[in-house]
Amino acid sequence: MSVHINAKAGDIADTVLLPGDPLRAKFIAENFLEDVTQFNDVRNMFGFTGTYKGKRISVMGSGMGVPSISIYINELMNEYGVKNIVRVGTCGAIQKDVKVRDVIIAQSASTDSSQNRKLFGSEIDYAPTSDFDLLLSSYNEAKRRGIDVRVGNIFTADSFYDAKENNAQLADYGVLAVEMESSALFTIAKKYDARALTILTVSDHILTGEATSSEERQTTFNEMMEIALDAVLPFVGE
Ligand SMILES: O=P(O)(O)O[C@H]1O[C@H](CO)[C@@H](O)[C@H]1O
Ligand SMILES: O=c1cc[nH]c(=O)[nH]1
Repeated sequence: MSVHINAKAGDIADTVLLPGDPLRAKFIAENFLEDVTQFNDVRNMFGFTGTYKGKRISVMGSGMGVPSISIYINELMNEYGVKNIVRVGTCGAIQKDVKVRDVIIAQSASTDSSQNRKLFGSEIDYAPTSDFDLLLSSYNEAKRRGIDVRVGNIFTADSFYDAKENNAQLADYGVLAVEMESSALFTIAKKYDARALTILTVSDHILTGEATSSEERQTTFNEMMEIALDAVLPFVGE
């Protein structure tokens, strides 16, 4: 047991899909995994382990924002030996040619979170970067399915509201979309010599105001989930 996860040693697979929403974790477990057992209910941050195409995979909610996901990544990697995490999240698009329901694979995550400035000191702008092998595997899975994914830099924002004024400049510099966790995921995974990737579905468009419903965010976006599950298979138990 760790502070925020009431699982026993061995209850969690070495490969974890990590959506922000614990009900999205439940949806993935119920719809994609077999022989599922629940390993966490602390704070209703549901976590499940099952099998996918015969390989043992876990799925758990991370909560919203850098502080919440950081707690879970640290405990999963440091106390349960997790070696691969793929965040399957939602984001707001800030490029005109990125559409609602498009899938984005994050290569890197810029951020306004102060977490890395506290870690490295204010003279250093560390570049949180996803794992290349997982990225390539996900990209190939998407292409195999005929899904026209976008790959690139995303922005991990500390604020959901009141932080829109930088979006135009971020878009000018090639940032595809805004979410709230990946800079922490990529940074902490490196500390534990583990693999991390983020795959996002565009839930809303910040320029046009088009948006999906909260139910759709909980229970659909299957393309992203299937890409993530198939992409992690070569790394399970490695
Ligand atoms: O849908 P999830 O994975 O939670 O991701 C996005 O949605 C939340 C904001 O609504 C933030 O956590 C953001 O990163
Ligand atoms: O973090 C997020 C997620 C979806 N849409 C946003 O604007 N921000």
